[in-house]
Amino acid sequence: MTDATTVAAAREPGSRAVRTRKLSKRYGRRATAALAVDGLDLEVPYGAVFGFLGPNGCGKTTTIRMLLGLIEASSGEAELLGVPMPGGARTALPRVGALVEGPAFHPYLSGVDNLRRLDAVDRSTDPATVDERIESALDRVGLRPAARKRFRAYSLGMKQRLAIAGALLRPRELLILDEPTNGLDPQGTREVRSLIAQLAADGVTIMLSTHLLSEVEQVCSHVGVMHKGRLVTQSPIEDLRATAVPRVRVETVAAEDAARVLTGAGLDDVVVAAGEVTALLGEHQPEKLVDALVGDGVPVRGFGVVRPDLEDLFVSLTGEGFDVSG
Ligand SMILES: Nc1ncnc2c1ncn2[C@@H]1O[C@H](COP(=O)(O)OP(=O)(O)OP(=O)(O)O)[C@@H](O)[C@H]1O
Repeated sequence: MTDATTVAAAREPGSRAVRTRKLSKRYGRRATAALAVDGLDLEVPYGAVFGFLGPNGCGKTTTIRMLLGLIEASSGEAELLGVPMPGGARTALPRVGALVEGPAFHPYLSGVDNLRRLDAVDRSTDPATVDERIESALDRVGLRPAARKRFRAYSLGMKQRLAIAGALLRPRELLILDEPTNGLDPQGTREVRSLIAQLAADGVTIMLSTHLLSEVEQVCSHVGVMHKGRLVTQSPIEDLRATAVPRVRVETVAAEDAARVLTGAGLDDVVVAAGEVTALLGEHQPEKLVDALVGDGVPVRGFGVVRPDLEDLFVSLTGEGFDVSG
C-alpha cells in the first residue's frame, strides 16, 4: 500500500537506493588529519530497512551529510536513487526525506503550524496543496488527534514523530534517519520504531543510523557496520546470522582429554581453555559426541551447542563491543 507520503520506487535490477564508491571525508586541510570516513562502498537495496550501525564518532553522520550534499566529500562518489550527488541534488532530494539533527520546531506553535512553517521554506513543494499534504503526513505518523496541540506539550515520541512528518510533507522513496530514537524514552522509542516498520511495509526504503544493535535487530532487514570511518561489513541480516556457525562447548576438568576425543571424532577448530573445550559442530550429532566423551571416561560437567549471536559477530569484526541497551 502507498499513500500520499511514501512511494515504492521503480527499481532497475541491481540498482540501489543508496550507493557510494570510495567515499571519503577528511575534515580540515591537513593531509595528516585522520579520515572521518574512509573509502566507503555502501549499497542500500531498494525496499531495505538498512541499519547503519556503529559507535558514536565512527563516521555515520558525516556519511549521511555527504549523501545529502550538506557537506562536500574529500573524494569518491555517491548516488541517491540512481542520481549522482551532489550534482543531481535537485532531482534526487525531493524524493528523499531526511532527519539529520531534527528540524527546529517552535515550542509555542501547534504541530500543524510547525509543519506549515517547515513547508513554507521548501521551495520544491506546492503551497496550494499544503493543507492536504500536512494532513496526510500527520495521519501517517499518527498525530492527527494532537495536530492542534502546542509542540511543547508533545511527548518525546510525539516530537520525533512530528519531525518524521516533516520529512513526509511530500511523497518519498527513501528516508534517511540519523539516530531517530536517540534521547527518546522507551515509549517514544517504541512509537518511532513502529512507525519505521509501517513506512517500510509501504515500500519506502529506509536508511537508519544507530549505535544500538538491538535497534537493528528489531527493525532492520540489512545492516552496514561502521568502525573508525570504515565499513567493515554490509549484508542482509539473515545472511549474517547464517554465517554464525554453531560450536559445541564441553565443560570438564579434563579439557585435554575432551579435546582429543572431539578431534578424534572429526571436529574442526578445537580450542582448549581453562575448564572447557569448544569446537565447530559441523554435521556432527551432539548426542553422539556426549556418548564418545563419556565412553572415553571424560568427566563431563556441562555440554551445550552455542550459536554466536549478532553481537558476537560484530565484536569479532570490529574488536569492540556494541551498546546493547534500548
Ligand atoms: N565538523 C567537523 N569538524 C571536524 N571533525 C568532525 C566534524 N564533524 C565530525 N567530526 C569528526 O569526524 C568523526 C566522525 O564523526 P561523525 O559525527 O560522523 O560520527 P557518528 O558516527 O555520526 O557519531 P555521532 O553519532 O556521535 O554523531 C569524529 O571523529 C568526529 O569528531
